[in-house]
Amino acid sequence: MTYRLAVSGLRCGRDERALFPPVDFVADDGDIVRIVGDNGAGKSTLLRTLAGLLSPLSGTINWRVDENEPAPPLALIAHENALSQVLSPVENLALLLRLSRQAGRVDEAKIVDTLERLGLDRLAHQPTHTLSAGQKRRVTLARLWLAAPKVWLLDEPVAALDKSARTHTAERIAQLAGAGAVIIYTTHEGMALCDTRCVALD
Ligand SMILES: Nc1ncnc2c1ncn2[C@@H]1O[C@H](COP(=O)(O)OP(=O)(O)OP(=O)(O)O)[C@@H](O)[C@H]1O
Repeated sequence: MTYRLAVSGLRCGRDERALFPPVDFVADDGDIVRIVGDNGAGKSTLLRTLAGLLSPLSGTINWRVDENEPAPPLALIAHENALSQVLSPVENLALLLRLSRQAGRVDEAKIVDTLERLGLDRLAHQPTHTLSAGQKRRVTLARLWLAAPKVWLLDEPVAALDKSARTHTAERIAQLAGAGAVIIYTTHEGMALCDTRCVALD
């Protein structure tokens, strides 16, 4: 199945105030779209609008999938880690996967394996408040290895990560796109992943 997101004349804002001039772009299966802009430019607001959490001020967001499916399954990984501080990384991920309709059966052994691969084996069962900021971000990004939505909306995915975790995450994002996912991510830095398209909000 092929996907195409077509964004046309899209203005996003808060309290009816537009944050950036109208944007137009398309994203197809396998595309990695970088949304770039300074702090406060509206990158997170645009991602939340694409996720359907906020209404656009004007313009259109159209997903073309097939006649029976108006929009593909998508996942938003927000800038703030949505983790309970009292639950462990394993418990947090199991809960997040259970809440997502795409997850199917939650395989705890797979969660533990993924956390080990991300260098978090010793911390997998500790309360999350005992982890550093970068370790918490790794837990959040473990979803990239555990869930399978067709569209990923990633807000500053590699912020707070060290060089090896950035490389590991960038490789995974490229792998997901290679398997046909659509990746849309934000950054305020010059750093790019293997982008195929770029949308500048400045
Ligand atoms: N929940 C909210 N209610 C009202 N205004 C908000 C809210 N969240 C963000 N804003 C405002 O919208 C503007 C854009 O914020 P947004 O978080 O989209 O920017 P950003 O480009 O993602 O910034 P950053 O790089 O700092 O994360 C800012 O001026 C901010 O104050």
